[in-house]
Amino acid sequence: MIDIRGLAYIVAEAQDPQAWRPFGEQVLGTMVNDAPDGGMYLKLDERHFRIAVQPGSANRYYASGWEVADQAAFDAAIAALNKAGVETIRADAALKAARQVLDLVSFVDPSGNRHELALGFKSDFARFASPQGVPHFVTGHLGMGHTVLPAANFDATATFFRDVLGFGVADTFTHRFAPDAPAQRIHFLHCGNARHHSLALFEGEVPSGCVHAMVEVPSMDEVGRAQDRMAKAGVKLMATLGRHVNDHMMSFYMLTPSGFALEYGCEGRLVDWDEHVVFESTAVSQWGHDFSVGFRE
Ligand SMILES: Cc1ccc(O)c(O)c1CC[C@@H]1C(=O)CC[C@]2(C)C(=O)CC[C@@H]12
Ligand SMILES: [Fe+2]
Repeated sequence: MIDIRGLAYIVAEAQDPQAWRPFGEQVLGTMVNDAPDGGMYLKLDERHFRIAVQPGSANRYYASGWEVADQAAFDAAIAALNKAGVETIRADAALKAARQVLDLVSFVDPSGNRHELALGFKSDFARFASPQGVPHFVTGHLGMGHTVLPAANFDATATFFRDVLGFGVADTFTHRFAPDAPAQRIHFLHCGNARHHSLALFEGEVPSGCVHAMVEVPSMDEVGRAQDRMAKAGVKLMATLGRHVNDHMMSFYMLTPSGFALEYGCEGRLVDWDEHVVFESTAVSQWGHDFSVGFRE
């Protein structure tokens, strides 16, 4: 059985990686350090980074990094991918150094999203000390948060994550941009931790390469303070504060310098998968989460 423990990190690409420094330090409240590849590391915990920003020709989402427990799990995942006919590319020394890992392979899912499977995160255990006083980000065994990826080739992509990589469906939602617009499915997928979803797949194309990624803080007040910092920095709000029905996250969404949205939330639900029953929600939120603000101006 394939055992992916969690979302280890995300990688953004930016024409000007330095644009992420004020976004990280002044808005998110992360530490920000220079990376060896000319990019930036946003440090959220004892690891070198949970968000890496690399220089590139476009502002976009680049990759999702997944972690496994050990060498055996790493080898088993690669074998499962290859058996399913998915090519895995072994990282060179420069990529391993950039991601601060002992070993790494990359692969592409059936909708064209890039993924990295990593083993052995380097950590100097330097203490997390937020420049904005954020006590900590909710990471550890829950992973860095979640990412929602475009999956135009929806059925093949959902099957791939379930059958090849061992993700499970937590619940589903069917989105319509307008009452007469075509239905777009969203599947919320969990892996080897109690976070409600580490990955969600959205049936559609997204130019930035990501619907949104999510980071979690320990309290409502930290979410409120981040919202104040976002407004002060002139960062664009993509969805108003709200509480999701499925993962219980209370959050707002803002635009990153790489052109995709970042959800900043708290109180995400922890699920006991032995007791869970799959459901389809017909609402996005208990209250709030007006996504229309993201389409304005
Ligand atoms: C529906 C939902 C549940 C839990 C989450 O953590 C979460 O981010 C969402 C929202 C997913 C999705 C989105 O991010 C982009 C805009 C979407 C498609 C909507 O307009 C409704 C659902 C939204
Ligand atoms: Fe989300």
